[in-house]
Amino acid sequence: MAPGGLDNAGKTTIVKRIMKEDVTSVSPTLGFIIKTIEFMEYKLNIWDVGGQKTLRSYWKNYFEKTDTLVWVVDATDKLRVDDCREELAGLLLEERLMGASLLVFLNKTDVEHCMTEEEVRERLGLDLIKTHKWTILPCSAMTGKNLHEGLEWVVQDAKDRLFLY
Ligand SMILES: Nc1nc2c(ncn2[C@@H]2O[C@H](COP(=O)(O)OP(=O)(O)OP(=O)(O)O)[C@@H](O)[C@H]2O)c(=O)[nH]1
Ligand SMILES: [Mg+2]
Repeated sequence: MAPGGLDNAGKTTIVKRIMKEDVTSVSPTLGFIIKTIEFMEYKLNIWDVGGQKTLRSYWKNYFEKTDTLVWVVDATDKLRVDDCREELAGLLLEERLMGASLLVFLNKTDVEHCMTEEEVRERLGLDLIKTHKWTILPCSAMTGKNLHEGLEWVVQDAKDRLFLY
């Protein structure tokens, strides 16, 4: 799994919450970090990459063995949704992500007045994506909401793949 998403979206916090680590002290990721977790008899390798603009060109180096792209969207960042849409669209053109599935985590939904799932789905143009299997889940790295469900989707998707090939 490789998480992508703009800087400050909450990628590292999500990974830390999944790993049951302390989430009160995160700082911007400057390179990348790999973590492995065991989940439902599966070993998931999670790459956490920095989302700052200068780092985005390196993302494609991490897709060699990516089954699922986890795209983290900041539900409170209304001003950068278009930027977010463009980055995601660019990634989906990457040859190495052709067979990958896409999980969009709409993060920070614990914050009041944040964007709704429908709004983001529409503004990111998710319904137009025909090249990748995708889903969107509103979540919160602060409360842990839906993180487990997201991993379940990833594992189920991996199982479906094994069945197909
Ligand atoms: N309210 C709220 N804040 C969050 C949530 N997830 C992350 N944050 C905060 O958002 C800020 C950025 O989180 P990071 O996890 O560092 O974001 P990132 O996507 O890893 O950022 P880069 O490493 O720069 O790409 C931190 O101050 C987090 O505490 C969430 O679900 N709810
Ligand atoms: Mg980070």
